[in-house]
Amino acid sequence: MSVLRAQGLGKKYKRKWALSGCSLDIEPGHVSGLVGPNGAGKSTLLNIASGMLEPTTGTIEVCGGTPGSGPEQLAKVGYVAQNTPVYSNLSIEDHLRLGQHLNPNWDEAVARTRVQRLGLDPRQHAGKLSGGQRAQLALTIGIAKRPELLLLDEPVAALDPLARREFLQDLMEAVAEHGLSVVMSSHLVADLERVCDQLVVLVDSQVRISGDVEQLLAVHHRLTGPRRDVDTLPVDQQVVSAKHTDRQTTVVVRTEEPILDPAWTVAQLSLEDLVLEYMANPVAARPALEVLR
Ligand SMILES: Nc1ncnc2c1ncn2[C@@H]1O[C@H](COP(=O)(O)OP(=O)(O)OP(=O)(O)O)[C@@H](O)[C@H]1O
Repeated sequence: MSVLRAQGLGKKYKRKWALSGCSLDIEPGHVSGLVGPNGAGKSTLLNIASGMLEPTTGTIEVCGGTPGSGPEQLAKVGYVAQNTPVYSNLSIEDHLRLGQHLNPNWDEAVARTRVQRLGLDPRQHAGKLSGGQRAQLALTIGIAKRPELLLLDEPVAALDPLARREFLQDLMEAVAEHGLSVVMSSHLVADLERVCDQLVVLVDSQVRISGDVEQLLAVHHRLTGPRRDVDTLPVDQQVVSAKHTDRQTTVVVRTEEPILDPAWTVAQLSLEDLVLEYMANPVAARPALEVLR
């Protein structure tokens, strides 16, 4: 069973598509990184998955239900939105009590331990917290809610490096101990590299690649060799990008077949390289291959 399955999902604002033709299939028990340029549609996708937004086209199923369909669905899906909303006039203590009241699977021990470890005073009003502390409070509630799926929109952007590392560790623990699934958008690819085993790259409102990080890295290669026209490459090699100098050609290709041409020097890509290649080259030089599963 998928934890998130979307088919032809789209969202249109007036005449502009914020998300279009988005098809995804995310299996449970994974941490999926959602990356893409500013305005690519990441928040839109997460907002739809959480039930905050209605799609204009397509279908989406999250944890076996329809987003926003009722209390049962709300309990299954946790969402920490980009601006980490908290109630300014409520104290941290009030937030925890509210969390306990509203969430059937609430883990009080996790919530208390995190608040204590973060050195937060439970009596403090959320409106007086720093941006990073607010984010920590929202993330604590997200984890303590014990959802099946936790959707995080740039969760670590406001955190200092140590807090970021600790939060990502907490997340990994929740995944290992409770089988939590996570879909997390971030511009910090190094962080994603540490915690994500699945990757979704969204560019210009469309999914460019998605799949298992190791598999994606295994099928992408940077080829460098004497200058040549990319149209002469074997048909199984999907060209992601091509650069030429007078004498040399460098191409990034996606292929499941071995690179047999001895004229090429073949190099593997890092996750950051892979993401940047797709972000910098929004349109595939050849038609996209099947999405990897
Ligand atoms: N309420 C809205 N009304 C009109 N257009 C919107 C609205 N919300 C988002 N958009 C547009 O939809 C597109 C996708 O926005 P979205 O916030 O989903 O991108 P994003 O990938 O999350 O970006 P970022 O990395 O900057 O957070 C953008 O072009 C944005 O301007």
